[in-house]
Amino acid sequence: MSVKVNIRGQASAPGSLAHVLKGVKLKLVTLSGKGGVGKSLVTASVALGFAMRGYSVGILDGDVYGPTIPKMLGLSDSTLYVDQKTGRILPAVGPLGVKVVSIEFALPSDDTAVIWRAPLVNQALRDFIAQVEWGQLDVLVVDLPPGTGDAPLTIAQSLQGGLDGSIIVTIPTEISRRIVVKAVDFSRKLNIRVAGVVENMCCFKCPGDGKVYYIFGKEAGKRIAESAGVPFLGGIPMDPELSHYLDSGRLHEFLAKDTETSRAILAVVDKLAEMYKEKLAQQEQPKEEKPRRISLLKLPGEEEEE
Ligand SMILES: Nc1ncnc2c1ncn2[C@@H]1O[C@H](COP(=O)(O)OP(=O)(O)OP(=O)(O)O)[C@@H](O)[C@H]1O
Repeated sequence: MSVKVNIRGQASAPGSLAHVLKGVKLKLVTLSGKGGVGKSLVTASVALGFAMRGYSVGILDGDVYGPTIPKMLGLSDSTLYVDQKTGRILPAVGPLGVKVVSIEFALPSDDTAVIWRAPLVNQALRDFIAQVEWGQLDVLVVDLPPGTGDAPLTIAQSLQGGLDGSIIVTIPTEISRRIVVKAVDFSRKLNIRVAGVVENMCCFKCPGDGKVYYIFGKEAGKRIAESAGVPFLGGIPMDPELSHYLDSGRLHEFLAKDTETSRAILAVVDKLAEMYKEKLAQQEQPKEEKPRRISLLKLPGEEEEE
């Protein structure tokens, strides 16, 4: 049995985050030095790509100020529920069985703006993440708010120690070079290994003549990654068809089609799978100890023991 959950109404459960994520073999985070470069697209695509390869996958949409993952996965109308027996939040389940937790599920409408200051975000996210029942997962992909400021920092710190790699998303402009260097620095300061750079909108495939145009120059993303001293994971074309599938919440259907763009996206996933093959091959962790029961009628700190 389960009841609907409201994030802000959750009792605080300061259980260790590392413990909650114990059943997850590979924890990746996507970041971008600036907004609107396609970070959420990469998060959702990497998650779906791993799921297409047969892995069990979850997404934590930590982009509290602009959660877009549910829309891309056709989950805009989903809600989170709490398992009444365990008191834990159950993720929504999207295409290919991908488990999704997003702050959007707890907002009253799609157009509600989240105006939270960093300490509140930090507290809410910690409480939230600590109470999610992810179960055993091969891969968890965390989407951070854009930039390298307070918001992504507080969220990344909440997960610190538990993240295995960062995927830095950029567009291939000259200005982005410096932004990528900042994102690499951000990742290293948090002791998160940089898995590599994904160059979104590397080129434009014209639907009219089918030709590929390198608007910002060929291999710009690769050069950006090289100058930052990190691996290059691949480039994703700017593709109007992809945009159409994203807007209608059918990214999984787009990835299942054999197109240049879907192949480019899945090539990024395959590089990550190769990079982290040992982690992915790990044996499943033993089941977690019994969770505490949290009564929704109790105040924080008044939890009942099982
Ligand atoms: N390669 C692409 N081809 C076509 N459309 C794209 C592509 N990449 C991103 N888009 C579109 O651009 C918009 C922004 O993408 P997305 O939400 O992934 O960016 P973001 O970096 O996560 O943004 P924010 O920083 O605001 O969270 C979306 O509407 C998406 O559909």
